[in-house]
Amino acid sequence: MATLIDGRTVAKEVNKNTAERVKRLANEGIVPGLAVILVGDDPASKIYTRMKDKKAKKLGIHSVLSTYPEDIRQDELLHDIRRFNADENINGILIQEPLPKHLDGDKLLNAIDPGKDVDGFHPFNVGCLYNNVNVNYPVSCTPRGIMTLLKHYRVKLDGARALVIGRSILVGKPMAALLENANATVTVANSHTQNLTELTKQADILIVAAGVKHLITGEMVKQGAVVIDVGMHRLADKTLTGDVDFDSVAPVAKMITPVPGGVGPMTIASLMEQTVDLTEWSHNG
Ligand SMILES: Nc1nc(=O)c2c([nH]1)NC[C@@H]1CN(c3ccc(C(=O)N[C@@H](CCC(=O)O)C(=O)O)cc3)C=[N+]21
Repeated sequence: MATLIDGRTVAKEVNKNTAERVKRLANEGIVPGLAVILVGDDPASKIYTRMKDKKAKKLGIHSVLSTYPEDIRQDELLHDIRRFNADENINGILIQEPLPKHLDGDKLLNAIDPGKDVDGFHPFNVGCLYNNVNVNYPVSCTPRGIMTLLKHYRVKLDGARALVIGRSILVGKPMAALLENANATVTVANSHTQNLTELTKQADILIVAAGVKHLITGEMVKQGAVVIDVGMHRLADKTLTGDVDFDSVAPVAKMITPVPGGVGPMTIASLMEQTVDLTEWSHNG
């Protein structure tokens, strides 16, 4: 039976460390600031942005939750992003996904100062990640949290065969780059991939961010694999489940993340960590 990768416990450790760093900054008169931009009434987005706001405040981070009506104009949002760019009390800016269709998300994202891009989605920072450049830059929070989990559980990445299922900007692409930079041999699958099982069967590390409920079952997984489930699906009874069929995969895997309590808490912990990173970098270069 697989070891459970406990995201809640690791997230608590990360948050404790973040709170200590915030205290150290406070001694220098510096308070990290996070601005979260939420457009519209998507219930899940409301919950997540509120969770982020609450956690930031708990850790001593100055948090601004900026909410806008569904029909907000592009130029009004751009104006506010530029205002946050210029605001020296704000170190991190995040635009909560998904955005309403009438807005040009790429243009809004590109307007964020790359030095304040706490999600690591700006093409400048994505380029740093892809080129594995030797400077400080932010990275998408979910993959960053997954790397923290893999490190915490001493999963060997060097030379490992990793399969990332999903190629989103939020998870798949940055995840593949991080694993590659850690010397894993990385394959990226997507919804057009033929014979997925052939690939999953070879993977020592399986990262599933497909957005398909219980896509991965036990017979698809290599014995002793490390399985990370990024999926989130709300069932009729309100419980949360992932892209991995936990019950059939757990007996085959060496380690596995649960949903909830796996990757989710690490995403928020990484966001807080990265807000403090950006604050320190802006002061120390
Ligand atoms: N610009 C942007 N950045 C994001 O980081 C971002 C985003 N947009 N849009 C949506 C996704 C989703 N996301 C989650 C964060 C925490 C949990 C989390 O804490 N989940 C708990 C369960 C919470 C529950 O029960 O609903 C868990 O898995 O244990 C989940 C999902 C961040 N996202």
